[in-house]
Parts: sequence; C-alpha cells; structure tokens
Amino acid sequence: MTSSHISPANPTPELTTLVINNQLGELLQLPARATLEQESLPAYLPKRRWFSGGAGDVKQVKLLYATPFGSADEPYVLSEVEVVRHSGSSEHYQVPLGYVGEREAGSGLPQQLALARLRRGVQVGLLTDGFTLPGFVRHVMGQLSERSVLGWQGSEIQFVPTARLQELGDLTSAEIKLISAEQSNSSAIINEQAVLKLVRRVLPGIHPEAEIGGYLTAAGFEHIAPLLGEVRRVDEGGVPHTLMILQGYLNNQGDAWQWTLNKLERAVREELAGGHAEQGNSHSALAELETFAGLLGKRLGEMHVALGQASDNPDFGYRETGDAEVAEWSQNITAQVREALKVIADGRGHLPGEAANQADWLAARHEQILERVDDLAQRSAGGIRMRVHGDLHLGQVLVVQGDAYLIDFEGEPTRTLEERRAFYSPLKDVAGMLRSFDYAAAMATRSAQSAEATPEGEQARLHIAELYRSQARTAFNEAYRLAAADLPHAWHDREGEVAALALFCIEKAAYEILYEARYRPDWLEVPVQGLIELSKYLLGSGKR
Ligand SMILES: Nc1ncnc2c1ncn2[C@@H]1O[C@H](COP(=O)(O)OP(=O)(O)O)[C@@H](O)[C@H]1O
Ligand SMILES: O=P(O)(O)O[C@H]1O[C@H](CO)[C@@H](O[C@H]2O[C@H](CO)[C@@H](O)[C@H](O)[C@H]2O)[C@H](O)[C@H]1O
Repeated sequence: MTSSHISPANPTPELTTLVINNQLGELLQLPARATLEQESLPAYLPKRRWFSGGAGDVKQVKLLYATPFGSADEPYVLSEVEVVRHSGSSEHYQVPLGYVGEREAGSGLPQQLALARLRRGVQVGLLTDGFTLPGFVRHVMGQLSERSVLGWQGSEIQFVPTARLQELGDLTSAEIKLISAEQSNSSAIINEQAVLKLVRRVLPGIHPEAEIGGYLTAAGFEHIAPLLGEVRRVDEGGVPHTLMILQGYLNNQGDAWQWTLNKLERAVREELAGGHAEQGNSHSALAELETFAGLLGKRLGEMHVALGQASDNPDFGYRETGDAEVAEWSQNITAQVREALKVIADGRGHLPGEAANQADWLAARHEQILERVDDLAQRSAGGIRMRVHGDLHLGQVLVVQGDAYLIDFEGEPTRTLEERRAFYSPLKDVAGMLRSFDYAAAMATRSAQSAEATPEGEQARLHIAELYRSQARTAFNEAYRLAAADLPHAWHDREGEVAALALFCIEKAAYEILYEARYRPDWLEVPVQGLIELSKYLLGSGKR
C-alpha cells in the first residue's frame, strides 16, 4: 500500500454510550452487544481504509468473539467481526478493542478511532481500536515471548515466536509508533527493532506473508524483513487464521515509489540547470535511479532463485508450465483484459479529447488484442511456475542504504489465500515492476500538465521521464536475468520468455485499469496508455 492511500483520520463522530460492569468480555452480552452490532460497528467499519465496500453494502455485523487480553488496569479484547453483505457474501475483520479514559485518549488516534463511549462501573471512557494503544502492542510482544496460547470453546489463539525473536531482548516496555492511521492492515514499529502487522481481513488458511517470510528468512535471504513471529487463531477444525505478523524493522529511506518520485523531481531540476548534478553529488539523480533499478532486478532475481530451489517443502520449489496452466492463464487473462476493455468502452462518453481517442483506438482492436493474449499464453509453455511475490510494485519495496528490500508478501488482497499461494510464473513479478516504472515515469510527466508548468519545464519532464523509463527497464531487466539465470525455464517456443513477459504485462495493465477505474479514476489514463503501448507492440506497430 503506497502513501497515496493514506487519508487523515476523521474527527470523532457522535458516539453511542455502552454500559458494562467491568470486564470488556461483557461486550458479548446484551444490551452492549446489540448496540455494538447494530449501531457502533456498522457506522465505524465503512470509514476504515482496510474495510472493503461502503456502508450501503452492509446488511449485518456480528461480533464473533471478544477474548480478554491485557490486565485489569489496561484491559483489551482480541476480537473479530463478521460482516454480512446484502449480496449474501460475508467477511471477517479483526477489530481488537481497548478501553481508554477520556483524558488519556486526548485528541490522538485512540480518540479518533473510538467506536463508542464506554461506562465501566463508575468510570467513563472510550471503547477504541486496541491497536492504537501502545500497551496492547507491548502485551502482544510479551505473549509472543512466552509462547502463550489462549483457548476458548475448542479454538486457540497461539502466539508463535521464531528463534530470531529472542535476539531482540525484552520488548514489553518498548517505544511503540504506529506506522500510519489506516492502510490495508495496521502496523506498529517497536523500538525501531520490529514491526507488528495486525491483519485486518482474516481468512482461513496459511497466510503467504508469514509463510514466504519464514521460508526466505530460514533460507538466509536477507533482502526482506525477517519473520520474528506470528499470532494465529486455530479454529475447532484445526484451520489456522493469521491475526498478526511480527517482522524485523528495516531502517529505510522510504518506499521505492516515493523515493523514485523524489529522485525524478531532482532529475528534472538538474535537467533545467543544464544537466548539472545537485548537492555537489557526482552522481546525477537519473544515475541513482538507474543503479537502484539494477539492484532491484538483482534482488528480485536472487529472491526467485531462493524460492525456486528444490525443496522438501512441496509449497516451494518449481514446476513446469504445461498445457493445463497455459489454458488457465489464457482464460483468466483474456477475461481480465475483456473486462478492462469494457470499462474503458463504457466510460468513453465521459473522457476528454485524447483519452476518448485512446478508447476508440482500443475498441477498434478489441478482438485482435484478445487473440494475441491467447497466442502469448500458448507460447509461454515450458517456463517454470513457483511461489512469487504476486503483487509487486515500487510501493512494496523499501530503500535501505540505497539497496532494495522486498516487503508485503500478502499477494493480491481480493483473492483467497489458496489463490495467493498458487504457483505462478516469476515473470509476473518482473511485469509488476516494469509497469511500476511506467507509472513513475507517467507521474513525472503529469506535473508538466499543471497550471504553473512552463514549456521549458514541460520539455524537461518529458525528456527525463523517457530517459528514466528506458534506463530503469534496461538496468532492471539485465540485472534480473543475470541473477535469475539459474531458474530452469525450458520454453517450448524460442520467443517463450518474451511472450510470457508481454502476457503478464498485459495482465497487470488490465488489472490496473480495473483498480484505477474503481479507486482513482484520475489515474486511469496511466494504465490505459500502458495497454495501448503493449497492444501496439503486440499488433506489430509499436516498440517496447
Ligand atoms: N519491516 C519493516 N520495517 C520498516 N518499515 C516497514 C516494515 N514493514 C512495513 N513497513 C512500513 O509500513 C508500510 C506498509 O507496509 P505493508 O507491508 O505494505 O502494509 P499493508 O499490508 O498494510 O499494505 C510500508 O510502506 C513501510 O513504510
Ligand atoms: O498496495 P496494494 O497491494 O494495495 O496495491 C494496490 O494499490 C496500488 C497503488 O497504491 C496499485 O499500484 C499501482 O499504482 C502504483 C502507484 O501508486 C504503481 O507503483 C503500481 O505499479 C501500480 O500497479 C496496485 O496495482 C494495487 O493492487
């Protein structure tokens, strides 16, 4: 999740008052439970960044459990809610709760993220998101170091540390900083030594982030955040549900998306100054971007080699891509591209000049593009499939001392855990990064369209964006191919690798069109332009 998603927390809305005698576990009893389920949670959840859909979508909210956690002085409950949609589908979200006196809550996050006022015996305070309270995070650390197991009604919440957690010493009184108010999940930094991620959407099965993080940490791959522990609920049937993931803290210079945009701005200034590097630095911003793209390719190649090594663990290693997978790729990607083309065609009437021409260009070639997707899939046979990152873009990379560290192995959040844990072509990750370079280049040129842009500035931006795009792609591709040379692809077609990469770039561009149309319509033209370029290339009238 990149910073573009982060929105400021809303001021406290009017809150209902709940009444309990003492323990937060009483929230499961009437009448507090009914108020929570019928008023507080239906109003609260749709405002959260990690919640999918709006208020109109919610038919019913059920509090599934409220397991006591913490102490009498600092009481919390671990809890999950089930959200039933009008469509009949339902999802589980994790919403740990905590009590805080109104004065201690101040105007910070515990107050902003309060669900209700809470009268607890003679005390009155707020019932808030437990994760905003440092004591909650510290208590999780204590439970992890003690390997605690909380049991109730046949289920267990297990606190499972890895061997590396011990190296960090006692973190039960550590300094806690929340990373930001709202993301897909919620994360806190602990003493700049560890990061605790609270998983919001709880799903049955093995969580790929803990699984891949644990595997790569054990394999000695250093360019990720090492896994330090996991908190999971294991249900009556023995099925795990990951609730929290603890990882090593990476002391970083920001995520690679923001870092890249900053460097591109500097490159534009250098261009306007006649190509002289700023800050007396002998390396220009463009050269730094090129070096970083190379490192990114190298680290990704190394990671794929580590994930694809022959292993006793059947969830890792590699398999060949045969006819069945090719048929599945063709079907799925064709459907995705078809949907993206439909979204563009449906929106045609609202598009301004150039964008409307682009929509017409795509509409006129609809069938040809879909035929080429099938052809690319057929030519991808023989390449290997393996575990991959699955949702790679510049926002999923941290810059640490100029080097690239890959984070957030959660996969595409809209898919089931089983889908996210499936074997894919490693070129899916390569395609994700190439598309991200396009996005960054597009952002650099976009500022050229702003009101204060001068013709000279516009020219400089276009020039820098084009140079960046081609240099980053080349450096990344070359370094990746070198680092991943040991992957045993056995393409059936001489052009198999090129075809597979084009296939996954098209898939990603189509995914992005659907994503942008839904969440950021202002950005839609970026992947539309990407799809046009890819289509021109495939239909024989463009270059990549
Ligand atoms: N191990 C880590 N060390 C330092 N910062 C981290 C670490 N993991 C995540 N972050 C910070 O948290 C942000 C969100 O992390 P991410 O894993 O993408 O969360 P989400 O699943 O909520 O999208 C990152 O962009 C980064 O700034
Ligand atoms: O971070 P998430 O895993 O939730 O990914 C989603 O949001 C991303 C945007 O934050 C989106 O990425 C697209 O925009 C990025 C710039 O903001 C760009 O770097 C990526 O290349 C582009 O795909 C991602 O597609 C979406 O799944």
